[in-house]
Amino acid sequence: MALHMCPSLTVSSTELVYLSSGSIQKEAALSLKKVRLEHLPKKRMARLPILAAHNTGNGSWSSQSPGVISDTTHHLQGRHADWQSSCAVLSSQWASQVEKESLAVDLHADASDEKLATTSFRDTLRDLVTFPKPLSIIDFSKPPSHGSELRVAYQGVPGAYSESAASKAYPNCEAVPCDQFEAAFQAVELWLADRAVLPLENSLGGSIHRNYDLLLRHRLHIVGEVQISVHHCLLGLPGVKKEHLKRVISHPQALAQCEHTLSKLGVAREAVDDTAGAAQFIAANNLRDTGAIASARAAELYGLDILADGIQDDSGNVTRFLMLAREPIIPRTDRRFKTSIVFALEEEAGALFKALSVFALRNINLTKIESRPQRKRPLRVVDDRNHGVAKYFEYLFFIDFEASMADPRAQNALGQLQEFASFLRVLGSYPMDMTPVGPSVSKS
Ligand SMILES: O=C(O)C(=O)C[C@]1(C(=O)O)C=C[C@@H](O)C=C1
Repeated sequence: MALHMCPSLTVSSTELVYLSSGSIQKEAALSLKKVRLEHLPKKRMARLPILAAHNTGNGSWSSQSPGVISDTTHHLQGRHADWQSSCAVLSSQWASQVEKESLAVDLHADASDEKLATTSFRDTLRDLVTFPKPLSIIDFSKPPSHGSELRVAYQGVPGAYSESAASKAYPNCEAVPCDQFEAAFQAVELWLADRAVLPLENSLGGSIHRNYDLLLRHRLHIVGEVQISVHHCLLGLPGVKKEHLKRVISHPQALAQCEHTLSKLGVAREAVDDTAGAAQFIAANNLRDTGAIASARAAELYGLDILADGIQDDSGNVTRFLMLAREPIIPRTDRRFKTSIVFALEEEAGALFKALSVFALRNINLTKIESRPQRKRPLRVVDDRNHGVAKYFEYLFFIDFEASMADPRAQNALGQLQEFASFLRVLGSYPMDMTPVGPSVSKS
């Protein structure tokens, strides 16, 4: 199932809101309804906070307040995904709370109606909920799972390059397609996925600015990077010749990476959300005058012919993807690490020179610098009595440098930068992708 940005939904808080998208929890909640919560003593109802997710009224969700299940109907301002995530976060608390409830009943139950109601509650849950198995020494001796069992969000549909990047980053993972970059960020934040793998820059097209902006707006940590060579094909319906095409659709980056081929073809270009999505669209709508720029895998998945192979402007076409997680990894010095930061500076002559010198002075190599406008402070107006009013656009600087945060040189450099930066955030310190990325080759 692809993750989509969903419209708001309305749920009555007199209903039990089930705690996870999983069917076990849903059934548990539904059968609890049969237990009739209003028959539970008030004391016990207050101890079921996790059975209802509360809308705080400002669009956010509270799991803190006790589960008083009132009669009023709440309009859940959050999106479906917000709701699901509140549920997912709470479901683990739920399991342990239920275990405690059961024990409390065994030890202290006295009133017979209370015992009856709570016992059936406990039995229902015992039947329906499987509690996590305690870790044993065998679990610790298992080799690392290399991504298996991880849910990894990526933007696009199956056959997208981002899906290949997710598989390279986390072999055997369950790749979760998302309709937009932002949905992939949210999927991880809301515990619907464990990681996200998103493109940040391409050797031909340059930076993917949207993801720089989203990195700042969201609170995920960069835990790794992967680079893949991108080998584009021109796809069309079976029997179609490339001379018959009137337009070519694809992801804007892919269109940009095939500029020469498209100019030679003299076709109209149209941007869509992702390369594989373009192939899927042509197949689904039987468009004989439209071609897609996508991978050979997309051709296979959506039953299209490869009309031209390797159509990117340069055979060494590489895209760098970031691996994102809710928690940072512990930086190390026993292998090559990269650190990504973002900072803002006060307007003054030589400010950026000074900022960059903190790395140069410690012999730290910078691998990328990108500036993005500060959306919240687009313009600064300075009243200079001599020369009237000066207007400055405010920028943020994203920098990647080749050092681990565990390296004292990096710590000292950032310590010095912090002295004059008006804002500084470390986005992540992570192992560099050292696997060779050769020129992209034909897979057909
Ligand atoms: O559309 C896809 O297939 C993607 O994975 C997106 C994307 C990108 O955003 O740059 C990834 C790699 C290629 O550079 C082209 C497109």
